[in-house]
Amino acid sequence: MKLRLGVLASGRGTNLQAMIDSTKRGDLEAQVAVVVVDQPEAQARERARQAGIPEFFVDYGAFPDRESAERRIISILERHEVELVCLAGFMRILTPVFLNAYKNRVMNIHPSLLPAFPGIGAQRQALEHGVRYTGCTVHFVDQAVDAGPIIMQAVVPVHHDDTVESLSERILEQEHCIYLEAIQLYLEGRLELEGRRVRIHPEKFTRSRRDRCP
Ligand SMILES: Nc1nc2c(c(=O)[nH]1)N[C@@H](CN(C=O)c1ccc(C(=O)N[C@@H](CCC(=O)O)C(=O)O)cc1)CN2
Ligand SMILES: NCC(=O)N[C@@H]1O[C@H](COP(=O)([O-])[O-])[C@@H](O)[C@H]1O
Repeated sequence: MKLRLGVLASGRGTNLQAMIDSTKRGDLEAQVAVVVVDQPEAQARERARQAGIPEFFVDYGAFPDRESAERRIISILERHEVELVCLAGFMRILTPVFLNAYKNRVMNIHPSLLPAFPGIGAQRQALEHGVRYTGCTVHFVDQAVDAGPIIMQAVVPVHHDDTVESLSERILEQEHCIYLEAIQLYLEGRLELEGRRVRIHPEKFTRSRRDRCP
């Protein structure tokens, strides 16, 4: 059975779309089982609907606290037998309630070369700091925000005339690639956590499958 992904999003959902497209092509040997958003107007909802994937809006404001909202999300993920949770622009900090339910089974994509520029607005932080290169990071999620074990990273050049928008778009192209690569490595059982380092085991046999990240 294909690895069942649960995707949490808050916005446009282009990383979700990359997962949907790749799983439908058969490149990524997984399936997006369910999508959960915390924003009613998140475009990720429409992307899920168009792909025939169940999607749910969880209104954090309707719950007395963060943990209660997370229990609702967990119940949805369990009902859809999710095996790996992928945060894709999900703009909520997860508590131990959620992380204990999916220990070492939550990944996140962040638009910087962590540990540089954590938190929200990483692209703007990079521009304002004047770095020549930034990039993106896929990491396992733990209680510390944007500090979990790093799985993959990609470097992206910063152009002198970049805006937040132009840089974000260039980073997104790499995000879409390395996130799929990281999920594929996970489902092949090739990721091994060694303390806070992630060891990537070589392929047992080479398969001419999908394009690798450039
Ligand atoms: N426990 C963790 N939760 C999350 C992580 C993580 O590493 N550990 N990664 C983030 C993603 N993220 C940056 O990549 C991030 C998202 C949101 C925030 C934040 O401050 N959110 C506010 C609410 C913002 C809003 O209401 O729109 C909050 O949750 O109070 C920081 C970093 C996902 N979660
Ligand atoms: N701190 C978390 C964060 O900034 N995440 C970023 O939100 C965007 C979501 O795009 P998408 O909705 O098109 O996938 C992505 O660039 C992702 O790296």
